[in-house]
Amino acid sequence: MPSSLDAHLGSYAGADPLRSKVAETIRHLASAAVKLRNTIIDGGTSDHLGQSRQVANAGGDIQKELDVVADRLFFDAAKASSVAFYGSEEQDLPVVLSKDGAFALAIDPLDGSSNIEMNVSVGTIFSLLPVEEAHRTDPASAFRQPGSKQIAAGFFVYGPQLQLVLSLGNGTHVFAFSPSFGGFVELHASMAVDEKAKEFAINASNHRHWDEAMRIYIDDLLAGADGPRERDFNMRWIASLVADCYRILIRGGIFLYPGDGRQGYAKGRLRLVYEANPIAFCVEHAGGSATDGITRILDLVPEDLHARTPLVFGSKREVARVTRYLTDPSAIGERSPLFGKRSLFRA
Ligand SMILES: O=P(O)(O)OC[C@H]1O[C@](O)(COP(=O)(O)O)[C@@H](O)[C@@H]1O
Ligand SMILES: [Mg+2]
Ligand SMILES: [Mg+2]
Repeated sequence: MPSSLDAHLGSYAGADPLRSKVAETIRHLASAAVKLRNTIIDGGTSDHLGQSRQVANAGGDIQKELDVVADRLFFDAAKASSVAFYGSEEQDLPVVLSKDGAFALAIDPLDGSSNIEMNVSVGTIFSLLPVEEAHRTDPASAFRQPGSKQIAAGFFVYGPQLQLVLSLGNGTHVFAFSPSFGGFVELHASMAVDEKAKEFAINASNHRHWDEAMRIYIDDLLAGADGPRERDFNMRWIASLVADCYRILIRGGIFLYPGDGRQGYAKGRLRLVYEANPIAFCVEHAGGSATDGITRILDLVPEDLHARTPLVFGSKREVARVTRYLTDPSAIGERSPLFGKRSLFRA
């Protein structure tokens, strides 16, 4: 019999009061995820759930029906647990839930919204941050803490299976919902991201909008065995961050959503507090790394709840290589002498 999420949370919490509150909050989030899974399975046609509401969220994206359903479910779960402040992609400002709650919950209730009506995996990403006394008079400041302060983080994937990727600060574990068991059972006790990447994930349609260094990096991957990397790379882009991250946890690789020249995309598309930080927390605790191209994601200080960041994560050696491309033109000379050293900013 595999171990359950309940057992995992129980052994983490022990008799510690703060950890018990973390465990209780994760249990509430897991119940909300099961409800959302049920809604996706039998809550009407996928056309209906993917319907646009003609309303933009705080980040300027048009909300879909399922974005709003998910936000309500997780809001209720947060209200039932020790959450003081609820900061959601779908709400402009953090909501105060209790005066003495222990955590700030940052959440992307429905990640991968563009995939809803396609029946492709979507997810929920969450991050638990501590609440200090100073945050109580200024709830927004609780969400300006760097990701290194996270107490716990994870994400649910609504795919063929409902899965939970969770890190409580000691390894990254994967659970799957089993209807016959009536709860989540452990699938992977401790993930370990391969150090070396064989796959990359990027929305290549933005190629012409990237900086030169990013274009050279991707061009070198595409050149495969005939180029300076002297080996082939496979490419995948699901357009659901949760699903792309899950694949990288399982079989390594690198994910990139860099800033680009499109209006409003100087820092890419992804949000630091409720997307990049929890993903980085899980990836680092699985032995991978996550940066904005140069700086470790977990060291960045968010400007506000909805701040964006470029995001590069996955296999350690590949993430470090991207940083060299972006910061050290001489690194391009790492390639075989056959290809010589070409200028980083070649024509
Ligand atoms: O459509 P693009 O530009 O490829 O962006 C895809 C990315 O945007 C996201 O869908 C953003 O998340 P939301 O769906 O929560 O807005 C990520 O899941 C995904 O990695
Ligand atoms: Mg998202
Ligand atoms: Mg979302």
